[in-house]
Amino acid sequence: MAEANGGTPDNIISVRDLVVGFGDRNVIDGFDLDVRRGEILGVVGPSGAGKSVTLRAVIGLLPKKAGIVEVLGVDLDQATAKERLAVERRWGVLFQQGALFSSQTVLQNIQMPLREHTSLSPKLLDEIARLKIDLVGLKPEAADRFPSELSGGMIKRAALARALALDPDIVFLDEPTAGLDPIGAADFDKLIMTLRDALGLTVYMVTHDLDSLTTACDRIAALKGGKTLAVGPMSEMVKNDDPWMQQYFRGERARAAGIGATAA
Ligand SMILES: Nc1ncnc2c1ncn2[C@@H]1O[C@H](COP(=O)(O)OP(=O)(O)OP(=O)(O)O)[C@@H](O)[C@H]1O
Repeated sequence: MAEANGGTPDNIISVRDLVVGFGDRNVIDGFDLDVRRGEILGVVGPSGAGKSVTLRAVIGLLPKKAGIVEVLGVDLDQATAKERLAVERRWGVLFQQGALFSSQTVLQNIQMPLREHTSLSPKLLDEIARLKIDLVGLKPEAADRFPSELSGGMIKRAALARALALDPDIVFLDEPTAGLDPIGAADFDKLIMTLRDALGLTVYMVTHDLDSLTTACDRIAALKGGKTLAVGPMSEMVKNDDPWMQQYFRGERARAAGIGATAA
């Protein structure tokens, strides 16, 4: 039986020849990616290129037409239901807009994955959820609030707390700083970096945010035309001569984010 603690020492996620589509149209067509243990990887690409589709296919929320996805050394298509569940317990996901359940408090939202995957006592569920609330920098009183009573930044933090409920090895973040003001976004980036350092997390982050890419990400994967266009640190991205890459990493917004300096 495959054990969900493997992968090569370096690669915690490995994707090969991924094909994902809807009807006759393939959005992703031959996508390859290795995510290294402990890194913060930013996934970028033109709007509609399939960044969210790829993330959803990697975590099994969308079916693949072809390809292999290995997480923690387990090929998720070959795994038994029990093995799959063991891997799923070791990742957390923060969806776009947070995707909190509106009829539940922050505390209840965070407890949901714990209820689903464990049989902890109500007292322990409460203690763990309150610890996560503290971990993401929310005040204790946020526990009893409903999502509609939270600011955008608080929603992201609450959703991150839920993603961290099961002490995952990997967190998938889909545009975590979208909709936050620059200070809120910078604080969120700092939080992600702190958590990576403190908890040894691996972070797979879909983002458009050039500041996040510069400050938080160790490497960047660019997706275009359904394939991996480039993977590497920012210093390599800025040198890529693809027109979209040039425009994205060397355009006005990139210069405003201080990226031009890296291009020299
Ligand atoms: N459930 C679906 N059914 C049909 N088409 C879909 C579905 N989900 C996504 N698509 C299409 O797949 C393509 C890629 O979508 P996706 O959301 O992954 O793009 P993205 O790169 O994340 O874009 P953005 O940066 O704008 O968020 C789009 O053309 C989208 O319309």
